[in-house]
Amino acid sequence: MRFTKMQGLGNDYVYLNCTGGLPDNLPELAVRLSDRHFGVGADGLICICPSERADFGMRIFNADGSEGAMCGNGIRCLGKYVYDKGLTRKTSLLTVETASGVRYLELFLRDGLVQSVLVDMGRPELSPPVKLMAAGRTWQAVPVSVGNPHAVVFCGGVDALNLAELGPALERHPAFPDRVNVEFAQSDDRGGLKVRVWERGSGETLACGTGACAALTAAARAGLVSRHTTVHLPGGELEVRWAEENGHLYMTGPAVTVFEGEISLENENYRCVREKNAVQ
Ligand SMILES: N[C@H](CCC[C@H](N)C(=O)O)C(=O)O
Repeated sequence: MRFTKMQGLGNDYVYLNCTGGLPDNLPELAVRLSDRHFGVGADGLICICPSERADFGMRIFNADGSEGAMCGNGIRCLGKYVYDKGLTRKTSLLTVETASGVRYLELFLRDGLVQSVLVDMGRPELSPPVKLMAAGRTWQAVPVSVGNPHAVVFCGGVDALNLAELGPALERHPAFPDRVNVEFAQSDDRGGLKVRVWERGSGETLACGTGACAALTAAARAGLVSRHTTVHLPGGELEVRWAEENGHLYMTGPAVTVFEGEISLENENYRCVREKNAVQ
């Protein structure tokens, strides 16, 4: 199976061109391809699909096989994929249908290849703050939907947090029946926003596009930052603007092709090793 490996700020996905049809059992395929020992290695799988409502469709699966409704870093790379591979000649108002609606992309080129992408992420939905017990203490979180669910926690010393313990406890908190992506955010002394993300279905990632948008929304609503702010993630920076005029979020950031590859899928030994480990 041929694939393309791409990343946005280190949030990396395996891309399959499915404009001619989708493979069977996408959740299992996502697990196999995402495995960093037995597969390609990625935060998940993204399929480029045909669409009747837009120029292309996008389906995104996390590393555990669960399907996401939207992916900010992933959709920027999809824009790069379809332009660089000649599947479109559009560089503005490129439309992509996702499970959370149609998104609009602007592609920015250098030397004929896409370098960065602006995405209209639509309108966020904020809910009142909730108090969550996790890892022996109470956390206040702001639920924000950007097409997918997020819980934004503001706290100091974000770098020192033990996300391996905190992340799963909040991701799977009973307050979120479909699980949730969790952002730990603090405003920095330059008016920016520093964010670490524990992603639903993938664990801590170097960046999360929808997470950066959710964190900006909650921080701007709380008056911590302006509505047009640089979000600093471990993998790099995203520019996010929550527009006054129409309430939409606009996210701008890089998109990178890492390598093209081909994987043989007949190798089943990974399954028994994983199942054996799971059993132990
Ligand atoms: N884990 C997310 C999907 C990937 C989102 C993230 N990679 C981004 O860049 O927005 C979810 O289950 O909703």
